[in-house]
Amino acid sequence: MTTTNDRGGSRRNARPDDEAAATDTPAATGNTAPSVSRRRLLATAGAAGAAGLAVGAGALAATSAASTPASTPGGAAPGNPASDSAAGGAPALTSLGAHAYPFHGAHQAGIVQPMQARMLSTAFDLTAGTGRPGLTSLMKRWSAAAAAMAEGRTPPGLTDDDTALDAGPSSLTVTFGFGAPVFAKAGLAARLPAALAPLPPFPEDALDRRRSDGDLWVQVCADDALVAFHAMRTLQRLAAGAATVRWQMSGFSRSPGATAQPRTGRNLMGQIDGTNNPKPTDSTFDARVFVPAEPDAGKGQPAWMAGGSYAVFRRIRMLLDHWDQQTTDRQEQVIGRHKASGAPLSGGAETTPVDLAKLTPDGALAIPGDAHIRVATPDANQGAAMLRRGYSYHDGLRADGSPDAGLLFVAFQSDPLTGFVPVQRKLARADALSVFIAHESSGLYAVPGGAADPSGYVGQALLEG
Ligand SMILES: C=CC1=C(C)c2cc3[nH]c(cc4nc(cc5[nH]c(cc1n2)c(C)c5CCC(=O)O)C(CCC(=O)O)=C4C)c(C)c3C=C
Ligand SMILES: [Fe+2]
Repeated sequence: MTTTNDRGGSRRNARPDDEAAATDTPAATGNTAPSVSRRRLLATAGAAGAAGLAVGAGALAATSAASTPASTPGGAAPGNPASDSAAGGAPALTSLGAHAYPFHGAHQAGIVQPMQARMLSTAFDLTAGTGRPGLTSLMKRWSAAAAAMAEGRTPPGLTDDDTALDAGPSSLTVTFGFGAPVFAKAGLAARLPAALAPLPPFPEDALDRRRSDGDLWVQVCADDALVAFHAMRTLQRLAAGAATVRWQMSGFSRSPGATAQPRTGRNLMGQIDGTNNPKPTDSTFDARVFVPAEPDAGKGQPAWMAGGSYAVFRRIRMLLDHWDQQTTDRQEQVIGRHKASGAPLSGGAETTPVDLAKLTPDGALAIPGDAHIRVATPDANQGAAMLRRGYSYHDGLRADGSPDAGLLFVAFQSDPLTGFVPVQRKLARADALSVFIAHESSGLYAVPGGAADPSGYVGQALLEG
């Protein structure tokens, strides 16, 4: 049996039951290694942060633990483990293509993993007549396909379109969410979490409802554009008859290897973005990002959301022509950090803790009162925090010639009422950045915990509980 990417043919024949057992369990994400690919694994990522696996060709070689990704979303890109050359087998995948994140685990993939280079975000609406059985069947099909593609296997249930032929999993993650309207449509109104109450209107919102909301939300991320397209297109094809696309958006981030050292990414305003995200090593991380394994019914968290999270999605256009007219000094005052280094205006380097009390020699606040980081910080919002995992987008030019570009803002939190909502309320009122951006679409989705193993599927506790 060869062990390279099965889209080339040979791995199509691999049988799960002839795989050797492996016991390594990536701990930090709670995601477990899929048994089907175990003999193909070159290594498991052991340390804190997002655990990943390398799917390689031929020889099974251990990779350096130091090369495993450990950064948070928005943080530095992973140094994906390199795969070994196959002796006499198919050529090895490059390190980028070989890297895999397990689909199965306590939490869904695509939340704590370091951001990949590409993201496709799609909302679906159930077709008329698709009730709970149809939705259950769809979630089973989607979960099986996502699990297979995350291992670089051909998705079951349809004739593959071959758009990812020859490619490895390329750090593919697929994340599923449920929007509020799906609960009534699927006869699950009694299970609607309180946290899925509609987001309040915020001043200056200019939302296009056709590009907002949706019954289901699917986030596909990968380090290769074809792999991401293949995964999303496959899921779309598998939805035929059960759900149709409501809106779809495409985002990008820095490609692994583009910088000399792995670094926090930049957004299209040129700022280093993601520095002060919660880190998996923070003692408060899980409480901020995930619903506990035993949800607190008193806080409106249903049992089926154990290990889940809530995703807020906003398409935020950047008024780049206006932004580019500002001096660098003014741009730094707007954010509260130096543009080149990402260091706070209170001093130090990128990761130096922000000193909001620091004064300049002439007695002014070093970080202005309306600077974005001062207004958004948990310290100014009763601890409200979220894990930001946004991607840039660029959809050409608008009718007036200005760039249709900005941020596909994605934030995961254990409860939007103690995460996004209070922070955005304050930003909409007091953030110096507001005049340079426009919120154009919005969505809020319950992202259930992960499927523990291949016998389950995402949303099972909701749909069968
Ligand atoms: C409601 C939440 C937030 C929205 C919407 C938002 C939009 C937005 N942000 C940037 C650029 C940066 N944001 C930064 C920090 C930051 N942003 C938020 C929240 C929202 N941002 C938080 C909670 C924080 C962290 C604050 C802190 O504790 O220090 C930064 C600085 C670097 C960083 O820490 O990530 C930048 C840059 C843009 C361009 C934008 C909308 C287009
Ligand atoms: Fe921000």
